[in-house]
Amino acid sequence: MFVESTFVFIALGGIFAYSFYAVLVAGQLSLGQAGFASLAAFSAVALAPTPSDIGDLPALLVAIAIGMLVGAVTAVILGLPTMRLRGVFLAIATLAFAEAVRILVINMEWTGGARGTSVPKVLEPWMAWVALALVAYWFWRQGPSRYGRALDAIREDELAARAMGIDVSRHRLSAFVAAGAVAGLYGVLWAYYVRLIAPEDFGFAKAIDGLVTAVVGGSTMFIGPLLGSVFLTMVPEVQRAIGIEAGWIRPFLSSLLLLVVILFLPGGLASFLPHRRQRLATGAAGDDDGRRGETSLSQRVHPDPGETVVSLTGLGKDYGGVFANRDIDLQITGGEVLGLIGPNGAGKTTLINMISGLSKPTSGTAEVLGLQPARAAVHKVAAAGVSRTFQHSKLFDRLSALENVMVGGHLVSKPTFLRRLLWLPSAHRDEQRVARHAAWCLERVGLAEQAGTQASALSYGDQRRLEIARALASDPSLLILDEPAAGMNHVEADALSELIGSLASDGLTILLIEHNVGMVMKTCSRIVVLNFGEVIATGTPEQIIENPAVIEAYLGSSESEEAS
Ligand SMILES: Nc1ncnc2c1ncn2[C@@H]1O[C@H](COP(=O)(O)OP(=O)(O)OP(=O)(O)O)[C@@H](O)[C@H]1O
Repeated sequence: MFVESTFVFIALGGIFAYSFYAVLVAGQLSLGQAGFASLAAFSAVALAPTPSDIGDLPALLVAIAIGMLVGAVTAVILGLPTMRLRGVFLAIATLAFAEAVRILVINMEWTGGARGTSVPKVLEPWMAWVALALVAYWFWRQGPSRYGRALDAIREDELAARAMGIDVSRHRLSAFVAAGAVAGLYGVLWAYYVRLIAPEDFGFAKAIDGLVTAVVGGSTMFIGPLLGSVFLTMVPEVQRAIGIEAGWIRPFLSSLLLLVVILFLPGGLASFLPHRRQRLATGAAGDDDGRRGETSLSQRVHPDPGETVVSLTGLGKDYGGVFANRDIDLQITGGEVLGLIGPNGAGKTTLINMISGLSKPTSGTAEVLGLQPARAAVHKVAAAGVSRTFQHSKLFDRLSALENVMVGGHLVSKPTFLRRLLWLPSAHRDEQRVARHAAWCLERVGLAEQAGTQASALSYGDQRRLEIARALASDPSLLILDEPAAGMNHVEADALSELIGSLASDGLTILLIEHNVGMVMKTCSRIVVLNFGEVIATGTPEQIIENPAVIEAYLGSSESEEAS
């Protein structure tokens, strides 16, 4: 009996922890799972036929279906208004929901009120373990899929994920719905095992327990919740075996562990296991030569040379009286490499943020690749063919270089999660194609050797290059590079200049912000100079270098340099 209940509680604890894991992988902290579990358990018990009518297993299966549906639908209803909340605000909102459910359940007649409802015990240990195995399988197959990588990316850097074309709101909501369904499953299994369910079974302590189990086990590796549950369920058993009966030890230990894990072991117990990185089967980038690797994934038709790619009319951005940009008129045409230079604070980053949809103009209009970024979500602008790097690297730090670039290929790759669940060979083929495509992008920027290295472990210059590889992976029509040569030495900057030239000769349109003037002069066919948010000059490199206004505002003259 002792062994049986321990086994069941390990399985149930693991399932509940997976409902936290489901959202933690996407960087969301939700504490509403106890509320989903409670609603699911009471609804399933009230609505499902009794085991004496249709048999134990059929009754349990119907109850599970009802419970998971209730959990998922409740998550949609709660998720729609709360998914824009971040961090602690989401935690507070979801905790408030769980508390509201608890109070509701206590005061309803159909739930049995505070006394609760008795439920026939039909759950056998094997059923609990089959359920756990299915849930673990789901998250195992999710991890290295296109969907799983998108969730990883959102966790690591939401803004960069948006810029890679990921619809963050939709992904966050679907992770939340999965959490609701899994919490619902837990609630039903719990109900059909413990004989009597009461509202207090799903209180604050339960929510914390599930969270602790997921975090202690490891919130970024699918095996984490299972490890956490084995560990925490075994604590009272070990206590009992060695003759310490104190009931406070387990909650004390789990809280202490949570603290230790957060401080010293962010990957949880799972970080003691070897981490499986996305790998290439064979041949790596060599399987596709030149641009073939890219075009085989993308169907995008790039603008012809001379065709308008960006058209800005009277564009302005006013930050409460500070004009970051004012009255910008600018056309960028297909295949051109346009340099954007100007002193610090001139408004360069603000301008490219408006072009890529990250920031909305306060006046004027921008049209980019046929859409107005002011009216479109960032991921839609990316889908239209705009890709960018950031002034301060925004890599997905805990992912490898290859995985970073595979996320960059989100827009040009096919969804693989459902096919991975069914173990279809086509999913593996598609994953390998996107991995080869990513390896090819890495090779193009000279990072082929670093494919397996974690992004945060790369040198600064390599991180800049990795951002370019990631931006290239979506096969963009317009590539925006924000100070890509910052931190690079002369040799590296020359190599970058050559790379930009070769990308342009492939038909890519490039907008380059750079303080390395020598590089801009060498690389760009045309240059726009900004000062105090306004365009003060436009022309070829030769015209710009001679322009008195530019010399005064930005370049400085040789006399003034000598004098200083
Ligand atoms: N979010 C913001 N809120 C208020 N002011 C801002 C904001 N972002 C930028 N600014 C202001 O707008 C102006 C232009 O800033 P921006 O970062 O676009 O310049 P930049 O040319 O990219 O500078 P740098 O070369 O230093 O990166 C600056 O005066 C800056 O302080």
